[in-house]
Amino acid sequence: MLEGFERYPLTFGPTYIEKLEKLSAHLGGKVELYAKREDCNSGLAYGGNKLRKLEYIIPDAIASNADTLVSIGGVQSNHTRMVAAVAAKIGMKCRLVQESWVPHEDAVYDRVGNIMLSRIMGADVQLVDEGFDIGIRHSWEEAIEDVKAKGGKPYAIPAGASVHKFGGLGYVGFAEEVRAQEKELGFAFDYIVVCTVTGSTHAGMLVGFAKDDRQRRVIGIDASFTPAQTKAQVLEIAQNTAKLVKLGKDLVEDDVVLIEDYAYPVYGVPSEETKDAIRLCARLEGMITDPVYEGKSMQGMIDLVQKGYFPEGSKVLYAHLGGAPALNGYGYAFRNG
Ligand SMILES: Cc1ncc(COP(=O)(O)O)c(CNC2(C(=O)O)CC2)c1O
Repeated sequence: MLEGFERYPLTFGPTYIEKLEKLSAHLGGKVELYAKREDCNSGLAYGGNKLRKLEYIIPDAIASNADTLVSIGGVQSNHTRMVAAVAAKIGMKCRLVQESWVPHEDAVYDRVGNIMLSRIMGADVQLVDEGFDIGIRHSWEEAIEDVKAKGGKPYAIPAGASVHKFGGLGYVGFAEEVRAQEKELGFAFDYIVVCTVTGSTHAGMLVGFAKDDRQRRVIGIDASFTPAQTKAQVLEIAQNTAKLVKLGKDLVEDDVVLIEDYAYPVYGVPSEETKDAIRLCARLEGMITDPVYEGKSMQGMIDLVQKGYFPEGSKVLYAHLGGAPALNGYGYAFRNG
């Protein structure tokens, strides 16, 4: 599906799929849970889903003769940390806008985890006191102009690399990769569970799995707490990406399965149930999920299994998209373990 699109290698190759034996058994053993470890996909600054997206964006950045990658996220954004790592790796400068997307308890929230890593990697990190929104931000547009005003050649990467023209391609490739791995495994997954916020991970999977009519088996767990905006953005990215790869099928709103029940209390703040899911997964599988994203998709998957959402005998593939470094900004939430 991605013939003709240039990829700049930033990852180790196909990510490992492992059976979550103990978690599956703990939840009754009627549904087989697996994890595809996108969190272990690269040597670049702890890896994660954005690197798979950036592999299809960086060739355009290099071709544009840019010298500075400019992007945006919350203070503990995984996306901006990965942009900083890629800029360092390819020899470009990096300007990051980090907005106040999350009400937080830890006094060190803006000095640890992802933002610390971005600073260590040499990014020009600019804190902006603006609230959460997955859309195009004025602060980001201003940063792009500021890089130009200072003689730089900026390359604009929006939040999560999602509404970028090539933002969905990486996860089309994810679906192709899963199909190849299914051949080796000797079975097909019945469902894929993914955390959805700015939307191009989910959207890319949607397009990729639409090739074998499995788009509605991609179960998005909203972590934005702005589900209507997120769902619309997933659909728009999916429709644009489908045209780009010449899918030959129309994607409609019903193709975007987005479950809104686990994003509470607000983006970036874990509920008690999210924290319980993080602990359960860590204590049964040694697999670390984060309080902003994967903890909520893990909470959702666990709850959906317990509610019988997945028919008995289903094979469910959990996409672990990364995010662990942000845990360092949530020490207070786990002060008692
Ligand atoms: C670990 C992890 N898991 C899932 C997601 C959601 O991916 P999408 O934004 O493609 O929907 C993010 C995103 N993170 C954003 C960030 O700024 O880090 C784009 C919001 C993520 O980092």
